[in-house]
Amino acid sequence: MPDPAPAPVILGNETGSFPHSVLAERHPAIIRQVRASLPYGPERQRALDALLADCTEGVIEPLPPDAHDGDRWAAWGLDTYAGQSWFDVPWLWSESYFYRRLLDAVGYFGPGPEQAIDPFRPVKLTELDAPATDEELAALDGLETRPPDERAQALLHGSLWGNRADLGFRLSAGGDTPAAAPGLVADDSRTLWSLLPPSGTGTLCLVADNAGRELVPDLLLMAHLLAEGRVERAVLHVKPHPYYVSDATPADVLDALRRLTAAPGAAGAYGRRLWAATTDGRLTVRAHPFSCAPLPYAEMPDDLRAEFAEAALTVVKGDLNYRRLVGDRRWPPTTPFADVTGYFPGPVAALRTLKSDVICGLDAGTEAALVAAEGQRWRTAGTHALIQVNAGTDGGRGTGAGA
Ligand SMILES: O=P(O)(O)OC[C@@]1(O)O[C@H](CO)[C@@H](O)[C@@H]1O
Repeated sequence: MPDPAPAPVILGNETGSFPHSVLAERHPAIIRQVRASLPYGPERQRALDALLADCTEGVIEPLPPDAHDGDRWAAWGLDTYAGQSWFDVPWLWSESYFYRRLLDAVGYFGPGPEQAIDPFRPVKLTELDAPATDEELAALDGLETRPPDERAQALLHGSLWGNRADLGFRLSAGGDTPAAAPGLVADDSRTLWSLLPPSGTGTLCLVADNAGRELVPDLLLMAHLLAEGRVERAVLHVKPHPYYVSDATPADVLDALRRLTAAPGAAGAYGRRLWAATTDGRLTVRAHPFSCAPLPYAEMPDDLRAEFAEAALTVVKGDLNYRRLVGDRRWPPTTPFADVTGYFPGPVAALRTLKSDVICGLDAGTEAALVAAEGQRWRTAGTHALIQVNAGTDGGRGTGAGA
């Protein structure tokens, strides 16, 4: 694949832009939410005050000298960016560092009583336990009698649109889950299914995004692929620690599995199959440190590269993972997806609802229609979605549904 000329990296310093609003408004709102969620003591409150002042008006401060991951962050660019405004460095980098500093402020890395306490767990659990989750699980009963291909496509779309369950986004959107626009802005699902044939012996890697109402349909999709024999093994990549409010961690996977196994009807059966697949090793959970790195996947370490290289398909979920997959850059929207993901070591699919400016792989007519209808709002509203696939070869690519 030809490497496209790199487009400018997105920064957060343009007042009125979406990245600027995340740094100036969403991050303070997240600090408020964390304070309201758990009764942190005076020392933690002071640390949160300091972070609030720092991330809105100050400069990027280094990590404490004894930070367990100081070397890692130095390698990830902290030495370069320390002392600069949060708004003037790559937006992907400053957002990621915000979550690292937030975890410090609440004592997550210990030692102390708050060690390993997820500051976002209360909001994640509220969502997982909500009646809306019951309704989504009950809908599985109706799917059981559908032909396997139709069920597969429904579960794929469940996982795709589950990406609206993003609690950071909803904090900015006034609490609402955005409505789904009809149709997808790109749909390579036919290619996706061609990479997961019914008698598959390969491994699926799924790079998860949000916990709760996104992770549940991700798990259902994996259960289906294992049960239908489209893959022999599945590896679920989650974040090693709390991140972007609702991103899934290993603890969230256990919560979701328990939620599923306790559900009545078909959902409970899916849950039990997943439980069995976990205990016999067909489904494994990975929490690689790079999953919380402030860097694009093009810079992934060799061990992760080797894992993705062996997979029949890696499915990358969500908006943030998309930004990391294609690079958080101002690509012309018609830049081919295969070109910007040509570095990826194996077949890769993105399932994403559009919640930030980055986009590639659109055809010119689709872009023109979106702009004519919405200006640039379609990029960030969370109402549009895509399925894009780089099969790793020029053959076998296609558009449209069809499992
Ligand atoms: O990755 P997700 O959950 O789909 O979305 C994450 C998100 O809400 O957070 C970022 C801004 O903070 C954007 O990439 C996106 O809007």
